[in-house]
Amino acid sequence: MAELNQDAVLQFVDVTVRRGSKVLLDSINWTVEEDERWAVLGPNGAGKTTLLQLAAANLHPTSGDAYVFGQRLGSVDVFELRPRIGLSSAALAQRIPAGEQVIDLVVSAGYSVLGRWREAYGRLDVRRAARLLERLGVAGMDERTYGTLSEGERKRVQIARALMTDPELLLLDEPAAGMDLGGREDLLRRLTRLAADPGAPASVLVTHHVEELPPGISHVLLLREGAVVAAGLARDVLTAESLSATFGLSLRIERRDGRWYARAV
Ligand SMILES: Nc1ncnc2c1ncn2[C@@H]1O[C@H](COP(=O)(O)OP(=O)(O)OP(=O)(O)O)[C@@H](O)[C@H]1O
Repeated sequence: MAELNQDAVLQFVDVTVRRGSKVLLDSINWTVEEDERWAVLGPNGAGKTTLLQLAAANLHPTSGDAYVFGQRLGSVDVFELRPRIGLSSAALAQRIPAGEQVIDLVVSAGYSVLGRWREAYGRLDVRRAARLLERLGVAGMDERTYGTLSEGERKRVQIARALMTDPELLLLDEPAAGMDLGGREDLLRRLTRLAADPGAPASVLVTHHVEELPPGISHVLLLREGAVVAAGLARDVLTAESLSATFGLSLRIERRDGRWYARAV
């Protein structure tokens, strides 16, 4: 059994998640340390979102132990953990009302609610939210309603919201999905810049595509059918062999200027 690491941001020990007879995650052992930037890669249905929901303290394991900031899920008040975690996910996005103003959506993350719930936020909060929107490339959209944004703009606003509380752990579920090529490249540049900040939080980014990995990614976990194929340093894990095993087809992979590219052979 893995030794307990009290300093780890996340530690999963033999974590299994079952729904009925289906095993969503199968005996996962995984540790994320403070200075690490992880990517979780795998095909549709591999269990990536389920893994992220555990990391976000939104789900408990069926068996095994999941520790977030050294505290075991099931024996800690998750409402104390959640403000320390920034999450951008499709599930959260679906709950955002179309009429919600962008600035309210970002500021309200500090209050752990979706959207405006009281009239006066602090001026500093509003300024921080506007700065984050600018950093994500959606400056000047503060007063727009969420429903009027393009898919790419929505993704950026969600990430700004996830960063609002200055989290110790940032979880991004498919941040570049639905973006056009220019948007994806711009977002990756911005995520790389964010990750390079010395005060940047530990992070876990979920994606289907190695092309969507920002150069700052240090570690990779490959997931297939709820089980870990490989996990560790990106350069050790992202091999043709392990990527092919993950996606179930013969792949070639190369790295150029810090970016990864894969294609079938
Ligand atoms: N409540 C549930 N009951 C039964 N099966 C479930 C339940 N929730 C999820 N699943 C199944 O668990 C598997 C893993 O789901 P998950 O959303 O974690 O995968 P994923 O890797 O994020 O997939 P995608 O890339 O398509 O988003 C899928 O096959 C899904 O259908």
